[in-house]
Amino acid sequence: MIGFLVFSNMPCFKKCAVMFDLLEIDHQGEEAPEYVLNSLELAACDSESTGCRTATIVGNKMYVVEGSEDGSKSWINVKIFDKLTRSWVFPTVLGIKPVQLKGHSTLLLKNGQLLIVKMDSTLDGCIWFLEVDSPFVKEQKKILGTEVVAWSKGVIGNAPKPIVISGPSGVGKGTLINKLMKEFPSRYGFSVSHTTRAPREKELDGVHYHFTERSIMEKDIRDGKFLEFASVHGNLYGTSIEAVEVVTDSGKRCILDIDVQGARSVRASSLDAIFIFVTPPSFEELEKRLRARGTETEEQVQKRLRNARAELDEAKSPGLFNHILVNDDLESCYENLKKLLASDETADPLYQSSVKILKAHVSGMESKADHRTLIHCSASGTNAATHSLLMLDTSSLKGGAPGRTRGLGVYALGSLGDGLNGI
Ligand SMILES: Nc1ncnc2c1ncn2[C@@H]1O[C@H](COP(=O)(O)OP(=O)(O)OP(=O)(O)O)[C@@H](O)[C@H]1O
Ligand SMILES: Nc1nc2c(ncn2[C@@H]2O[C@H](COP(=O)(O)O)[C@@H](O)[C@H]2O)c(=O)[nH]1
Repeated sequence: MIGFLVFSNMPCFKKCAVMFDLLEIDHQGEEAPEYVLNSLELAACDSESTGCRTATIVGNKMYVVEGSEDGSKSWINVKIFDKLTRSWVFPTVLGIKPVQLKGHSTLLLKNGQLLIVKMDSTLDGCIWFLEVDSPFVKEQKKILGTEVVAWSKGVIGNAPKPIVISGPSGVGKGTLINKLMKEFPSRYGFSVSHTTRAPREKELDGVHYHFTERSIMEKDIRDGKFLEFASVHGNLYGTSIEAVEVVTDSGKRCILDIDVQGARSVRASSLDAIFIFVTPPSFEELEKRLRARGTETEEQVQKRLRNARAELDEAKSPGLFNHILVNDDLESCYENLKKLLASDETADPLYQSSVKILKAHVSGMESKADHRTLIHCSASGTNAATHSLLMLDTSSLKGGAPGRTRGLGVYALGSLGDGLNGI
C-alpha cells in the first residue's frame, strides 16, 4: 500500500487532470506513483456527468469511487486504474451499495478496506466500506476470475447477531420460527430464501420463499448476490444478501432457516451469527413428523430421510453449531429457544447510545492517527450553530462484505444538544 488521498464533491472529468496531478504531488519523496493520466486515459475514464469522485491508491491500483444524483436518476460507480497495464478496469461489484452518493470522502484503512463517509446523510446511513483488498475480496477474485470490490454498510456498536437455524427436514424448524415471529413480530424478521423447488399448496412467493427458475438463480449466484446457497434434496436453495439486509434494515434480528451445508458456508462468511441445530428426539419421530406433514411424495420423503442421517452426523462437527436444541415437546423446546436468544440480546451500550445520534447530519471527515477519524456533524444538516465533532473509531471492526461491518465506535467531542447525550 502506498497511501491514500481524499477528494470529496469533486466535479468529474474536467478536474481529473488536477486530481491525478495532486496524487503525484502528495507522494513526492516516496516511490514514484506514476498516476498522472494522459488525455486518452482520462477519456477512457468515461465520466461526463457531474457528481462526486474520490481516488485512492492501493498498491499498483487506483480505486475511483464516483456517484451522482441526477433528478430521479442516481448512480454509483467503482473503477480501477491499473498502473501496470495503464488501463481502466471495471470490477465485479459485490455486496449492497449505498442508495446514492451526493458527496463523499474516502479513507484507506489498513485491512484493504476503504472507509467511505457519505455527506449530507444522517449518521446511521453515512458510514460505508468498500473492500478492495480484503480476504473476502481476494477469495472472490480467485472464484470469479475478475477484479472484485465489495460494499458493506457500517454499523455503530454491536447489534444482536443474526440467528441461523438448521436441522433435518421435518424436525420442526419452521414451526419454531413461526411461533417466534408470531410472539415477537417487531423483534425478529425471517430471511426469505430463494428456491427452485415448486411451491407447496399454502406457500406464497416472497413470503415463504422467493420461488425462482434455476437459470435465473444460477446467474444471480454467479453475480455474487448470494450469501450462501446449496443443493438440498435435489433443489437449489440460497440466502441472498438482500434477504438479510431487508430484515436488518427494518431494525429486526434476522433469522435464517437453512440446511447444514448453508450453515457451513455462513460460518465461513463474514456474517457473525449464532448457529443453532434442532434435532429430533429420535429418528422414528422425525420420520413420523415428515410423513404426517404430508407435503412430500414417498420418494421425496425417502430422500429427505437419507439426507437427515447425514445432517445429524454433520451437526457434530466441532465449531459448527453453538447450540443443539432437542425438539421433543414443542412448548418446552420453544421456551429453550427463547432463553437461548435472550442470553445473546444483552444490550451493547454503544449500539444503544448510537440510536440517539442517528439524526445528526454528516458534513465532513478528517483522518486522525490510530484508527480514529473525525466526523463533522450538524444536527439540522445546515445550521452552523449546531455544528459538532464526533470521533469514529475503526479499531474493533467485525464482519464485513458481503454483509455488514459492525463494531464501529462513535464518541462525541462536542455537543449537538439533546441528540448526543449519552455517547
Ligand atoms: N415438537 C413437535 N412435536 C410434534 N410435532 C411437531 C413438533 N414440532 C413440529 N412438529 C410437526 O412436524 C412437522 C414438520 O415441522 P416443520 O414443517 O416445522 O419442519 P421443518 O424442520 O421446518 O421442515 P423442513 O426443513 O422440511 O422445512 C409439522 O407438521 C409440525 O407441525
Ligand atoms: N442452504 C440453504 N438451505 C435452505 C435455504 N432455505 C431453506 N433451506 C433448507 O432446505 C431444506 C428444505 O426446505 P423445504 O422448505 O423444501 O422443506 C430445509 O432444511 C431448509 O432449512 C437456504 O436459503 N439455503
